[in-house]
Amino acid sequence: MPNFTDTPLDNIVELRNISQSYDGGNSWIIKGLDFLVEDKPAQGQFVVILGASGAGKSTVLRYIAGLQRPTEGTVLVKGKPLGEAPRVGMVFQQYSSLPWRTVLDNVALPLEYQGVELQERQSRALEMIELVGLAGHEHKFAQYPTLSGGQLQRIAIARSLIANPDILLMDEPFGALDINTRLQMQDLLMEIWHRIHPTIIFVTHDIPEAVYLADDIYMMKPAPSRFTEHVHIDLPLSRDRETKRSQEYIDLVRLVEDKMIAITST
Ligand SMILES: Nc1ncnc2c1ncn2[C@@H]1O[C@H](COP(=O)(O)OP(=O)(O)OP(=O)(O)O)[C@@H](O)[C@H]1O
Repeated sequence: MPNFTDTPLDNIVELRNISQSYDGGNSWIIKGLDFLVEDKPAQGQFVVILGASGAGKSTVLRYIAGLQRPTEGTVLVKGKPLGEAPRVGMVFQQYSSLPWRTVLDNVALPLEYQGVELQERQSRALEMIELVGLAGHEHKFAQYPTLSGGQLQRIAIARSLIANPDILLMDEPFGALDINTRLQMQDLLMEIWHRIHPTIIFVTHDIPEAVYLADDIYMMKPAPSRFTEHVHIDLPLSRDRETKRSQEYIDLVRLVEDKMIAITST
């Protein structure tokens, strides 16, 4: 579990002794939660959060994105408290693009808010569009069915990375996609991770997906929630469909499943 005193590196995310109540402290959804993600510059890392429905996984991402403050406890992003910390984007399960704007304008939106001038924001947006495999689609409107569900999620990833390429928060981002698109998006995420090395914090209910993508998996016990289990995924950094057939992968999926069953049945 997180050890705040022995960390040699800066931390990209620290949640300390977080508690969350929505009824003035009569009941607690989250109690005494600690979560620490070390900064690994030029390397990044892929952290997956698992937990039962309602455990508070989305809430944890909302704290990091600055969308919600906990009832108690401290949230630090790159060592800075909420309000002073750099803005971090988030990719949701629901498509979140503005359908009346083009792909280019949707991706460039965070730069527009920051007041970056037109030419620079368009050229940076085009780089991100290329990174997420949408080159050739930049002048299409960001709406279904002009673009597919997977393409709309690519826009959300590009928009999030343009705002802050160091951290990418993803809340069940592939939950609404068909299986083929979901597998393609997993591989795209791996590719992005190898190219620009962000720290990705990813929530999913899908244990095989978690093991395929993660460096580290943290699991939340329910009611009141906190992180109680951590599994380091000791698979090769470069993963592909063959990885999913390896005995190490199959054993890790079983280990994580067993831990999740134990956590959620206590
Ligand atoms: N504004 C609110 N008022 C009251 N309860 C809330 C509020 N927001 C969240 N909750 C409760 O907090 C708990 C954690 O919610 P959260 O969405 O973080 O869970 P989750 O682990 O992401 O769930 P799921 O896997 O189902 O998406 C849930 O029980 C939810 O009902």
